[in-house]
Amino acid sequence: MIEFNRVSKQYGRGGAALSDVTLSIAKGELAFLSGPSGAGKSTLLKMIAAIERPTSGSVLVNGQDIGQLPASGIPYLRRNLGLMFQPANLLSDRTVLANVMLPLLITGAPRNEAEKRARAALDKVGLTDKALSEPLALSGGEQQRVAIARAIVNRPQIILADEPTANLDRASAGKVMDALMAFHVAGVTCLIATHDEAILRGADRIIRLQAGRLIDTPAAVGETLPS
Ligand SMILES: Nc1ncnc2c1ncn2[C@@H]1O[C@H](COP(=O)(O)OP(=O)(O)OP(=O)(O)O)[C@@H](O)[C@H]1O
Repeated sequence: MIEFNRVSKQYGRGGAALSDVTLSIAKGELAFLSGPSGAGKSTLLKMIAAIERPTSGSVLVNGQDIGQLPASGIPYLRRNLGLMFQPANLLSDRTVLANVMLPLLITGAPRNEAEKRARAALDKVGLTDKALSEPLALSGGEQQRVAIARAIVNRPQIILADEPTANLDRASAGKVMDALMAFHVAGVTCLIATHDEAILRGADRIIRLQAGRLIDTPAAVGETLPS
């Protein structure tokens, strides 16, 4: 579903943010991306969403080479992706419900349909009773869950989350991860970048990056993944 073939990325004249990264993530898989600050985690996620393009190598999503995608194909690609980047960038002058409806309205969904689906998405992340609140009235963990609802409201095949539990206490981080796990269990492919050792401890698959390079893991060298 997601394939990196010998991908390198250089920003301007700086060093390589990613060097010769080859990996694949299967449909429905839950994979974590870990590594110290500056290791290239965000860069890797951004390439899947065509926010950044590889300097060399190829990134394939559902068999399509993202580096070759014309600008006109990007909205179609992103419709299949649920993106959670830091900061959550919720619009503070709109209600939680309006924030979650936005991706649907942008893609032309009728208002009543958008509201119905946004309410269902808020329900899934346990925020039914916060629909009419303003985002700043919510805790950090609740805001992150609004960002999850907004990311999944288009029913994407893939969720990309960059540090979804950053700056959260354990209980809030647990709720954010439970919400993401529920989508994984429902068959959504999830790739989650995190420093959070408590989350990584129970993970089936961890893709480790250091200074832009993969540190070999069983999945990275092509061995069978634990189920
Ligand atoms: N837009 C950019 N322009 C120039 N250099 C960049 C840009 N974005 C990232 N970099 C550099 O690329 C390298 C990898 O950055 P990246 O943000 O991917 O790392 P990260 O692992 O996500 O770090 P963190 O955990 O701190 O978010 C870093 O050296 C960073 O300074």
